[in-house]
Amino acid sequence: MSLHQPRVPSRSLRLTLAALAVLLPVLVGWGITVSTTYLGLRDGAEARLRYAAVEVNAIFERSQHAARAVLPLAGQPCSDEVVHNLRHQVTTVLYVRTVSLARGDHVYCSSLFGRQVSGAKREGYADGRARLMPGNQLTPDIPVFVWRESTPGDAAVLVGVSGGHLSSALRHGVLGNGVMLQVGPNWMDGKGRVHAGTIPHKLLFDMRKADPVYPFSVAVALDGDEILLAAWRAYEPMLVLLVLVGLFGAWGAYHWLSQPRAADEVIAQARARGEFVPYLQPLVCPQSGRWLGAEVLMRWRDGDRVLAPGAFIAEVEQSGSLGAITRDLMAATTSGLSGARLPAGFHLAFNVTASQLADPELVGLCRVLREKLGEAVVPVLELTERETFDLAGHGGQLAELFSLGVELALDDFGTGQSSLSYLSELQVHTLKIDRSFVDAIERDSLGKVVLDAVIALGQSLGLKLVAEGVETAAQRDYLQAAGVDVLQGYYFARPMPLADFVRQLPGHA
Ligand SMILES: Nc1nc2c(ncn2[C@@H]2O[C@@H]3COP(=O)(O)O[C@H]4[C@@H](O)[C@H](n5cnc6c(=O)[nH]c(N)nc65)O[C@@H]4COP(=O)(O)O[C@H]3[C@H]2O)c(=O)[nH]1
Repeated sequence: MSLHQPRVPSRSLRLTLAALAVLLPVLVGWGITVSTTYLGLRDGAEARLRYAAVEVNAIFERSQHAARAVLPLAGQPCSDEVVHNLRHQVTTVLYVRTVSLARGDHVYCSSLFGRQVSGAKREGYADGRARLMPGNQLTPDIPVFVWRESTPGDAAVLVGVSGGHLSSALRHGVLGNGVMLQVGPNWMDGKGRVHAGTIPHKLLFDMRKADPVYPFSVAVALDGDEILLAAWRAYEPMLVLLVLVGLFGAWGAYHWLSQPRAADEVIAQARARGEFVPYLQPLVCPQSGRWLGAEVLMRWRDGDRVLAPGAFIAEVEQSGSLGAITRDLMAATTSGLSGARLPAGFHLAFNVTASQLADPELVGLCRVLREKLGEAVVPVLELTERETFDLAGHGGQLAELFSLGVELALDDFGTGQSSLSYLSELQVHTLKIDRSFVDAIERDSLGKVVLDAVIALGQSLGLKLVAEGVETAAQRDYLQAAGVDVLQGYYFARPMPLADFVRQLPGHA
């Protein structure tokens, strides 16, 4: 709680917030990159799956086409003409590498070797027609795709396609294993390697598409780390820029947080939190020591810390909130004292500036005060002399206040320039003798001469005299002997919280 403290008082909190300002763009940038990478991969994968499905479908279709073209030859002896027909398919149909005729589990005629018998098992074909193998006798290391078209008997045509055609359909532009192809019990990854089993499922990203005509499906499946790796590659070039932006933001944030907040803002917040509270200082009878009333003094309380007006009243006035805070104090004091038994003629004094006398709400507050605290209480408005004010035009408001029994006191009398003019213009009841004159009593200075003159002036005008700042018994004795009506000062009691005042009042009434 101070008008000049930084927006965020704690240095470690300011540093933490500045560090967050560095981290924020870095984290936000990373989050955006990961999500855009994920979405990009998903869109890309969809397109790649469609592309691969069309390409693989075309390979299956061509293979089937070539096989059907020579199906009538299946079961026929492997004549030169038959071999010629088989070779014709190889040379004219795209993708086709070999065409062979089989009987049972054996090939007996092929476009490559003519008449030659070799094994050709019938198992492992998806739907009895399509088979993906890691290699064959001819090219053990190169995957082969075989299409089998059977006759009603046990003869068949086998069309072989190099796995390279399939893998080039799969590998375009997709991460990890690329697009994968499942045919029967085997699958091929985007790099063209054939594996036994089914394409492994992945949790984060798993898209599959089965062909409606041919027995195969294509899939894209990625792990989280594969996605993060792709995101990191896209993010790396941005990182330096984001760190620089973050450092700049952190520097700006630290400076901004270190700046003092605007006084208006601090005061408005403190008021909203009810931090401006009334403290009461007793007004004491010099002869009996009884409490005849109290002056209400503003305090700014935040937890255990309590500030006196000297530290903030000028800023409060400048901020334009003084009127509102004075009203808050009047309302709080009225309700705080409403349960207390106040002695008859109890003077309750509030500090107001001359311009506040024109505040139309003042009349209402004084009325409530009289209603709640009873007719025995005399509201007093102490005019402080921080400003000069033209009271002309506010006679009606003053008359209303006087009709409610409100009295006016001139505060710090003798120190300002306007006291004497107020004295002539206003219907003043009380002069409050400034502390500096009371201080002069024991020093026999010029101040003491002024004190005597002020007392004489007040008495000759028939005004009540209150001396403030009484700190010693000698001051009390002097003022009492001089005929001052009321005394106020640390000698009797310091300003205290309202509740303490209410507690102590019965002992001094
Ligand atoms: N050294 C010493 N001081 C004593 C003694 N007895 C009382 N005082 C102090 O003298 C001041 C008396 O109030 P003031 O002259 O109206 O002077 C007040 C008044 O002009 C102004 N103020 C206080 N509350 C309000 C308020 O609610 N509204 C307005 N407009 N001004 C206020 O702030 C001034 C200072 O208030 P505080 O700091 O509370 O200071 C108070 C009080 O604590 C004493 O024996 N020795």
